[in-house]
Amino acid sequence: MNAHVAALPAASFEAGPAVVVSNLLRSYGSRVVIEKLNLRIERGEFVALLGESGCGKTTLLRALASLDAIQGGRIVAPRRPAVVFQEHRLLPWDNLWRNVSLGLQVPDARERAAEALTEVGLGDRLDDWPRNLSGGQSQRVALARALVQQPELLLLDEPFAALDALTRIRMHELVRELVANHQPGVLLVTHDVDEAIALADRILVMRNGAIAFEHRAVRGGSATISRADLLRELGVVSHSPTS
Ligand SMILES: Nc1ncnc2c1ncn2[C@@H]1O[C@H](COP(=O)(O)OP(=O)(O)OP(=O)(O)O)[C@@H](O)[C@H]1O
Repeated sequence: MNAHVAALPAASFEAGPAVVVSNLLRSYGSRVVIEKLNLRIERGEFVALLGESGCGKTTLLRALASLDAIQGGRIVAPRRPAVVFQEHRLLPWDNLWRNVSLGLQVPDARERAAEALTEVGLGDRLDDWPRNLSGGQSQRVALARALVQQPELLLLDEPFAALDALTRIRMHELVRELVANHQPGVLLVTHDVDEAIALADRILVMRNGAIAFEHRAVRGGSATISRADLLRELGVVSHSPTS
């Protein structure tokens, strides 16, 4: 990895990798978007991915989710990752528990959906409909739908970007709790440096098709990089005395 690595001790994750990406190549026709990208995310590790608009963050996430083919390299994940997108993508004609259990081929699907919905604070809305939910509640259901699959890798593509500030903070608390309980590896694509600093064990910045910067925080604590330093990595010079 051509990364600039902060001189902090690496967090220790003992459960093994949630995904290992080697030498990834992803192009659209002749246009190369990702080249020679290497990445390993451990189970229980929370990784935030930042980078300028158009640098390839969603392209990487879609490749990890096997939503798109890759043109070179390898992606090795023990199980199929679960994905939460910016928009909830709930099916309007199915009630909440059916949305959450979609694709679960088990006899106790309703019970499992109920458990997941309870975890996200919606255990009393099993038979309700997506149209009756607020934006934040819809994203809670999307999280429940991801968790019910018991993923080892959870891919989050700007899942809180469309929420108001207060709801976003509540969602941060919820996600932190869910990740602590279930221990998936997480890759969070975000434009929000504060969100990355608040949530991630490791912050990556993508540039020129690969990971160009890496910062490791002490596990369980907040990242020790300043907002201004991170913004600088993103090519933004901040003049605010508080940042
Ligand atoms: N289906 C596609 N066909 C052709 N080019 C594409 C396609 N999807 C994405 N691209 C191009 O690939 C590049 C990376 O796009 P991507 O959506 O991954 O960026 P991003 O970092 O997620 O951007 P943003 O932060 O704005 O969401 C962009 O130049 C985009 O135009």
